[in-house]
Amino acid sequence: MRLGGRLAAAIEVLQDIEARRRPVADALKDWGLAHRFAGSGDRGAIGNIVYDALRRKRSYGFRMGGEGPADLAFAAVIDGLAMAPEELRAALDGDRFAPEMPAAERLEHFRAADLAEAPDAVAADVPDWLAPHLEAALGDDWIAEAAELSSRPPLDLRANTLKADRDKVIRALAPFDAQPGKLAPQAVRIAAIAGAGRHPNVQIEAGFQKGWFEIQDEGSQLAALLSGARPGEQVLDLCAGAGGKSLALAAQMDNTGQIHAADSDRHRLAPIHERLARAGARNVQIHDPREDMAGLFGTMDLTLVDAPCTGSGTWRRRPDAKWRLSQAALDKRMAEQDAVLDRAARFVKPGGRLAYVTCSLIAEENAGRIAAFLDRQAGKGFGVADAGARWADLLPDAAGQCRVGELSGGTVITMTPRLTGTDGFFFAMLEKR
Ligand SMILES: C[S@@+](CC[C@H](N)C(=O)[O-])C[C@H]1O[C@@H](n2cnc3c(N)ncnc32)[C@H](O)[C@@H]1O
Repeated sequence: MRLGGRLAAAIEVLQDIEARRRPVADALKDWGLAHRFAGSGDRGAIGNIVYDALRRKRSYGFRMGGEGPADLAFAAVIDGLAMAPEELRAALDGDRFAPEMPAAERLEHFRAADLAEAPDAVAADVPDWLAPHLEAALGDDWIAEAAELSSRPPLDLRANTLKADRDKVIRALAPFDAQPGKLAPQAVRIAAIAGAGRHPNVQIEAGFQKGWFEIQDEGSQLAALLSGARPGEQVLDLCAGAGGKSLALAAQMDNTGQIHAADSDRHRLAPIHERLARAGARNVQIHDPREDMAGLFGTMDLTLVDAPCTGSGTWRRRPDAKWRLSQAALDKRMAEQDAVLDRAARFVKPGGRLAYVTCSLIAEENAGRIAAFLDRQAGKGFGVADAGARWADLLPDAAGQCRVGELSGGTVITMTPRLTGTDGFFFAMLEKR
């Protein structure tokens, strides 16, 4: 396909997402199934236009003077492919599949518009109602922080030390220019997509099949590291989902001690069986959601709550979620977070730890939930540990690469794409004293 056909396809997919409010991945997949002539390069290029358009929907709309699918798709091509309008015109010339070019004055407006003159939420590329929530969490820099959530993300992997080491993984993925991550000790990074390219499908690599690495954002790896799971400990991963954190903890604990992996949703938990086997993780016991786990109350050295959340820290990867999020959905997530924290508290032994993690940057889901938990649990001995000091101990060269906030006599950590170079994550450690 030529650029014109790809642009027309991206507009079609954006129309579909808008009309049916469906996830971007589903809309792209359906388009691919209905247009089998499109090769993987075409599908990748169309995906880039669609994702970029959704990431920067408001700022592109402001600069283009309209937020329609064609406006956004053209903006994404001019910006993402760094194409001057004349170049674009030449590329589309004579292509019968190409959509009509926007008028010259609109393209000039796109080039000249100054986002400093746009309303804050537009410059930050977020819905209006979320602006105060992000400002509360991210302070004076919140617009720059939020804008970075609209950039293209890298592909992060974690070398699985139960089967390989980081150098071996990097050598195996040399054709994709894999590099060591900057912070997490086992992180391997493949840079963000440039132009019309696409990330490799690393899951078909022999190294993946052999369990040498997992796909995991470096921020998620850092959260597992900060939890401080040690060899020989009893650990409960209460929101294990497909097992990303359990797998990292199993390697961190060198397959010793015991990890109990649980989740309230059987479907989400299902892939963990195959992933554990591939990774060679032998210290993980999976608990069915129907199981009565009362026998574990008061016995855990570490209980990890990788909480259900809005996922606002992952908007680089799922930009459509940013526009679908509502106050009602945020309220629902907060109620779930309260419930899961209260349940988690029951498993922590005296002297044990409760680690709380979200991939959200919304203050109410993070420090807000910890403060509410401490109110509800008053008198039961929980206190906030100094996560900032923990970060400094583990990552002495990375001072200032996360946001450290004070909370109830301890500190909590926020990672962001702009500061940490990862997805957005929140981390707090509670100790049962
Ligand atoms: C952020 S995801 C977990 C991701 C996973 N830990 C990983 O690293 O791949 C949150 C999970 O919490 C689960 N969940 C929601 N409410 C829960 C509850 N009350 N108890 C246990 N799990 C819950 C959801 O089913 C979901 O799988």
